[in-house]
Amino acid sequence: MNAPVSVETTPRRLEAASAILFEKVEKTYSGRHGQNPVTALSDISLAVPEGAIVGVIGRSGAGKSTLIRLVNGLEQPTAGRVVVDGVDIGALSEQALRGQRRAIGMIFQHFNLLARRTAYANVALPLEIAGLPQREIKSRVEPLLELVGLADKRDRYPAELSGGQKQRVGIARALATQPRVLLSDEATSALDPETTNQILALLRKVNAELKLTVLLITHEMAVIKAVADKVAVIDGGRIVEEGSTYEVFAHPRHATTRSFLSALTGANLPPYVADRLKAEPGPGRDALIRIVFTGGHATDPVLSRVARLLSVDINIIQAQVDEIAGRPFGVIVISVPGDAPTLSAVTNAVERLKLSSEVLGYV
Ligand SMILES: Nc1ncnc2c1ncn2[C@@H]1O[C@H](COP(=O)(O)OP(=O)(O)OP(=O)(O)O)[C@@H](O)[C@H]1O
Repeated sequence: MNAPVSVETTPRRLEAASAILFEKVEKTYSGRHGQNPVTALSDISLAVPEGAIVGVIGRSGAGKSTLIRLVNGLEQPTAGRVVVDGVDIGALSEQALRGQRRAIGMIFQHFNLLARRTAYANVALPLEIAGLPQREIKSRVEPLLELVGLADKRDRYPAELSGGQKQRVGIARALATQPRVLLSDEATSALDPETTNQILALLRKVNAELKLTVLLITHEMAVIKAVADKVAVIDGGRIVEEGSTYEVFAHPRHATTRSFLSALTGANLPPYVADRLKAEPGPGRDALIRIVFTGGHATDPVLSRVARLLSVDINIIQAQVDEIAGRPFGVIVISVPGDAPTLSAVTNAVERLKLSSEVLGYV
């Protein structure tokens, strides 16, 4: 017998497959003390699929914290709905909201640990508040400390732990109530790059092992690249671009996304180039072009073909093959003479080869 055909409408199907769903959300803070109201978020529609890691990236003031505070009911939307695990957060009573918050874990930039409690006691706290007996608390906390790699630090106080270790305690504490969703508010912003990578690897591990949905906010594209399946770029309270991380990295459409990506590339440029980079062309200046290779393009033949075809000198400034979501992703930065006719001939030729390119600036 054939399985029944689903006739669900699109919005309902989305809701069923989404751990978090923002539907046309607006948030306006009413102005206090005679100040004007501030619209922090406008027309936000975003689906966070169950089991996915979704990153929201934006500059300071873009509305990231507001977005995340709507998920755990610390703020209420002015219009629209925020649905978590099928529950409309805005429609809950204060008591129901307290229960719902147990299904949502949260980690913070500054860890928010209690200084007078050991690692073990910090992780145990939400379970004590929920009124669990000590034996059950122990049976939950010990495996969590094991999971985050801190079994040997269980009796240490926060002051005796490194930043990365403190965030591991923060993650274990967030997982103590066995949430289905984890919210991460700039969780690696206070950490050095190596520790950041370790914490992001831990987030991937808990996402995979516990089938946990993760919504993270960040201002760093490197974080998105390392961990997110899907990304939304937020600017001035609106989502200006959204898609799979791979597609957004390969074919960024919005200027804000491009600028986040060039900050990432810029950080990798050799200092002698980065220091001289100018936004405008000028006499004798070369243009720096970032070309993205996805799939099986071999970089050398492509570049030498462009060079021969147009008889221009091409210098390779930087070349790197990376992996995003398990797929190869190459970025090459070249310099070519920066006069307008040469530049447009090169970018047109690159486009004809179906590669995406972007002028980073002039040196
Ligand atoms: N409680 C509040 N009352 C009034 N305005 C607020 C309030 N909270 C945030 N805002 C305003 O809303 C806008 C978005 O702020 P939000 O904190 O969400 O941004 P953000 O992207 O998280 O910034 P940051 O990265 O600096 O934390 C800003 O203009 C901010 O000034």
